Amino acid sequence: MSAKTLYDKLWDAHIVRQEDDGTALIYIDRQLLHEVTSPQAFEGLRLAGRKPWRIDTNLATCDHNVPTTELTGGAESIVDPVSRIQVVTLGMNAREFGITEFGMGDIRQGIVHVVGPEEGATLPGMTVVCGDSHTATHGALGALAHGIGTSEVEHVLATQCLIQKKMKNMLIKVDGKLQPGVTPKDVVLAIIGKIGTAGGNGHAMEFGGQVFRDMSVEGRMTVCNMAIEAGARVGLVGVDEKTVEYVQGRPYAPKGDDWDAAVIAWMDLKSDEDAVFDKVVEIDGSKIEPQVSWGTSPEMVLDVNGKVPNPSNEADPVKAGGIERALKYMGLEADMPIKDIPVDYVFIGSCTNSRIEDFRAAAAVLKGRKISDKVEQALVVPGSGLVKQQAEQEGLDKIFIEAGFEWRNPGCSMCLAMNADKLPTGKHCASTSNRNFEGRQGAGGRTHLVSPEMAAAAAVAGHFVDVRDYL
Ligand SMILES: CC(C)[C@H](C(=O)O)[C@@H](O)C(=O)O
Ligand code: SF4
Repeated sequence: MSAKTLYDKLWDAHIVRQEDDGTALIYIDRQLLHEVTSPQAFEGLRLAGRKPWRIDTNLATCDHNVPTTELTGGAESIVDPVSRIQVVTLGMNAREFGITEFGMGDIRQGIVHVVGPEEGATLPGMTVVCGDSHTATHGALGALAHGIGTSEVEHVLATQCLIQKKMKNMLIKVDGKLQPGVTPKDVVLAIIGKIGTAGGNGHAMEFGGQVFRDMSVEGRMTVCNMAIEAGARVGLVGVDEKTVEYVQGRPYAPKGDDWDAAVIAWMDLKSDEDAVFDKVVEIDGSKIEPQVSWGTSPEMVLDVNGKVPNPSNEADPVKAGGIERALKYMGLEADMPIKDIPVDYVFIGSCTNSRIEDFRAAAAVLKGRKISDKVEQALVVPGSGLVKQQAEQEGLDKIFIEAGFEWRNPGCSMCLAMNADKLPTGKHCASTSNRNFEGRQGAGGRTHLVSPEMAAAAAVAGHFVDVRDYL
């Protein structure tokens, strides 16, 4: 038997049928649903008179359109009509088709990519899909997980299968030991800075090496979450004891004898020693510095102690033009130190960085400190009601509030401007989210992607700083 990568193993285990041209039908174990990409899928089922093939493999939660401030009247009282219709419709569809939904007010409600692993709904070895590009997150558990389009959401609902072509195998190997203050977010930003947003195109991207072995499962989620920003639809980390420990006891995880059998099967979910990858990128983890994105693409990222690029130093005219445009949109001068960029807004949240470890890390920086007068608004938005509850039990909410942050309810919030939380035109935001495209957090808003620790330190200083000076 020839050596296999983790991706090969997951793929082979789910093939229902494969055509000679490589087109394959693969079986889907879990579909996660949210309000933005599911309405037409349910409508399609309804029009065709179909029912979901295996109802209990689906799990729904609302996240993109939910308000993050207290709302007593539930979904029906959401002010924005589009958001209201989306959230209300998800609830109606879930009820009609018998699918479990964590609606507003349910403690389990939250960002779909936080909720799936938290509930044990995402398990090692599964195929996981969702009408959302950041489904790559779930690969942190050794699951084959990727985003799909709305017509595919309908297809999976109806048939439990998906038509796919196999991707190539890519390995990102980061060895060494991270410096204190350097986080999983910095690792993934540094990877994207190196390979670019097209670096992983057409590949399933496995993260291997000492850095990921040492990393917590939540940290691995942060990394896999941004595989899509590196061009790969799939991010993966092999299963180890940490994965098993993370999953154990979660509501949807197997129990009793099933658990024991599952653990034995899961321990094989790693790439074989001699597995061959189509592409390998090696990075020295000990050299990674805290990162800040300066431009309008996640690959426009630099060490915090760096200087904003100068288009005149770029030989390639296309790249120089790109830098120039980004500088203009971001309101930055060429060659200015990253640390001189002002911070007007701070957003700690999103499916990249809204888990309990993220909040503990940010709170550790903020404890006993206050945010700068220059910061107009600072938000902390938990990834789920359960994260919120846990953080409150640990007293983290008080640390944030005392520092001057607003402590919100779970949702996608200011990660993207699909709800009431928006970044105003021209304002710079230190954001723990994953995308810094033009207008992403609000029309004309200027996003800088950072780790939770770096966001917290920037909030205190009123401009970007090296978090290592704040530890
Ligand atoms: C709205 C949704 C389809 C979208 C995605 O696919 O990722 C969103 O979650 C995002 O982060 O841009
Ligand atoms: S938090 Fe942001 S990136 Fe994640 S699913 Fe929501 S909108 Fe997409």
